[in-house]
Parts: sequence; C-alpha cells; structure tokens
Amino acid sequence: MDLKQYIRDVPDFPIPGVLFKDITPLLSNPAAFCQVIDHLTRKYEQSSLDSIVAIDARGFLFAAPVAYRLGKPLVPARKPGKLPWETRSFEYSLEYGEAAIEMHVDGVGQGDKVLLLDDLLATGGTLAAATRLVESIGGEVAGVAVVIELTELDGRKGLEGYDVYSIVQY
Ligand SMILES: O=P(O)(O)OC[C@H]1O[C@H](OP(=O)(O)OP(=O)(O)O)[C@H](O)[C@@H]1O
Ligand SMILES: Nc1ncnc2[nH]cnc12
Repeated sequence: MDLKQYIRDVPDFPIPGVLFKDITPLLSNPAAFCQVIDHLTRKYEQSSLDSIVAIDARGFLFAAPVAYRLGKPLVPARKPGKLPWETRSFEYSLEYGEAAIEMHVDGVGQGDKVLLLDDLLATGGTLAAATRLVESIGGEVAGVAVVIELTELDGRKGLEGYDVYSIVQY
C-alpha cells in the first residue's frame, strides 16, 4: 500500500507558504494506520529500549499504539503548561513560529534508552529540542522515528549523530 495516497497536501496552512501534510486521511483508514503501526513495531521490536517518548500532539497518535505493541512505557513530551508535575523545558523554532516542549523530570530514568516518536520531521527543531530535553534529564536517545520526512527542510542536520528513521519521504 502506498501510504502517500493517505497524506493530503494542504497549501498555505497554518500560514501562507507552508504546504501542510495532513495525516487525517491516514488516521481514518484502518488499513493504512495499521500499516504504519506494524511498520514501526517491526522496526523497533529487537531494539533494547526502555521507553517511547511521544511528541505533542500528532506524535501521540502513533507513539501510543507503538508503545502498547512493544510493551514499553509511554512518556509524553508536551507543549508548555500541560504537564502537572515538575518539568524541564526547551525552547525552539518551528517552520511556522516559536515553540517550547516540556517533559516531567522523572519521565525518563538515568541512562534509559529512549525512542523519540513523532508524526513528521520538517526543520527538525522539535525533535532536536526533544533530544536535548531527554538528555538533560538523564536519558539516552537510542533512536528518532517519524512517519513523514520533508527532506528539503533538512531536519536531519540538527539531528546529526542520532539514528533517524522515516517511513515516507517528500
Ligand atoms: O521539524 P519541525 O520543523 O520542528 O516540525 C515538526 C513538528 O511540527 C508539528 O507539530 P506542531 O507543534 O505544529 O503540531 P501538533 O500539535 O499538531 O503536533 C509536527 O507534528 C512536528 O512535531
Ligand atoms: N509542512 C508541515 N506539514 C505538517 N506538519 C508540519 N509540521 C511542520 N511542518 C509541517
């Protein structure tokens, strides 16, 4: 199955000049969604991971079923002000604005091997911030995975030294 059939291009969203990759058709097709979850599960089932860090918000949609299938703890990395316990924060730039990401300081243990999971890699700002955040609370980034990679934006540049994996590239 060609997953690109289920990824819709929306020009000028959320601001002029951005070609938004809409994953809602993929989410609403059970076979396509299942293919993505199976793919990521197979890719990481032999890896020695301690937890899956899920990036707010679209990353949650993929990370939760993958964590469930792998039998691993699911740790949310959230937009500011959403987590109730003691947090660590990291600010970064997005393709369409400024942002920050937060995790609970006890979300990841010292030396834990973590897989970061998100829906999409664009400039890489979000995932680069997430790697710093995980490391700042003592975790080790064992891998970074996304469903979609926008190669022209060269998000991998900010993730040098990490094992970055994408299912679909544009
Ligand atoms: O590689 P980058 O340039 O950092 O962009 C990628 C990020 O942008 C989107 O998140 P966004 O915060 O826009 O929205 P969401 O809450 O819908 O996931 C996307 O889900 C990635 O997390
Ligand atoms: N072009 C894009 N489409 C969907 N999500 C995004 N996040 C950052 N850039 C994006």
